[in-house]
Amino acid sequence: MDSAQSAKPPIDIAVGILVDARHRLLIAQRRPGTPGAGFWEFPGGKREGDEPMADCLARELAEEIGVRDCQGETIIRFAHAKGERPVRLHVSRIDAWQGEPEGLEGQELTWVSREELRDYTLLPATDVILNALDLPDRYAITPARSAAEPDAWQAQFDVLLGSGITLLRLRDQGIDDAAYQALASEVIPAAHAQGVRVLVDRSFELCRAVGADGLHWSVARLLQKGRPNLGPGQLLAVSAHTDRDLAMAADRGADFAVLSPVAATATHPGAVPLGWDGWAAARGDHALPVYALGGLGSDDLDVAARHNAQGVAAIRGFWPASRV
Ligand SMILES: Nc1nc2c([nH]c(=O)n2[C@@H]2O[C@H](COP(=O)(O)OP(=O)(O)OP(=O)(O)O)[C@@H](O)[C@H]2O)c(=O)[nH]1
Repeated sequence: MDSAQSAKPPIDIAVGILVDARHRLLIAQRRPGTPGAGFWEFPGGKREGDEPMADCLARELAEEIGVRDCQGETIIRFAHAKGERPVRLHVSRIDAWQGEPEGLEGQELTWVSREELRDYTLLPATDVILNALDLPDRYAITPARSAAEPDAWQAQFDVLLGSGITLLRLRDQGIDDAAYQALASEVIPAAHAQGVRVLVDRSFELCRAVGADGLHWSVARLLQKGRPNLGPGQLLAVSAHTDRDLAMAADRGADFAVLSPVAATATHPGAVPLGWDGWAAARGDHALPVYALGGLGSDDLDVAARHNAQGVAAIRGFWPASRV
């Protein structure tokens, strides 16, 4: 892409992911003669004038696939310049609609499971959409076991695993790699038994050794090591504090980021809070899902969603109250 093209403002595109009762997704093949011909995509198209994006989505889905009264929610907004010109995708998940989808513009449509989707060649940046679709709205981070009474920590951890959380980062900065590996080997099988995925924040080798579901790294570590060769379904998360951190995380292939702090926190007393406006400005339209972190909990999920967050990440906000 030359500099004249990249300087152009992105074109706003509404994208709708129809999800049926069998959890299958509707994809469409781009027609010959259009940019990206032959690739598969989620239905959608360009905004006309200054129409609200919700109207754009409704119009595009009616024109392209003949469905009406779509009910759903926006899951992510992000920009990319991987095609012929920069675009900003406003992606919604649609769980209910009227009418039977059909390819009204001659495009082929098909319903696919998440597994079958791997057999299709999708437009660039679809991985960002799928991460946003798959990731939960809460990402729990454990307080350090080494700084707690171990039995109390364990009891609280067990409650956390049963609380509906499905993804967590095992964090304990107070112990060396050997002790961390022992801790991870203990807690990961228990988490998996409850359907909870665990990211570890040490080396790729340790991640493999303990059977973790991926890594949570600093931006500095990602820049130093590059994206490790994780297995299918494994995740690479990155801690970000600035707009620039997010740009680097997206560029180096992080699956998601955590941007902090929104508000003041006990664990990072020196950090200057961004506030929601500052958070949203830094989050911008970077091409990856981003959790908001810092003094937040489940009560903040709505405000987070309004600021283009994947959801909320928290230590204290999700950690069950001690019973001892
Ligand atoms: N619909 C859709 N477009 C996407 C996705 N990902 C992505 O990069 N895009 C880009 O967004 C743009 C959509 O433009 P489009 O040509 O389909 O829009 P449209 O239906 O209004 O087309 P028209 O100009 O023929 O009326 C394309 O540049 C396409 O490459 C996706 O998942 N779905």
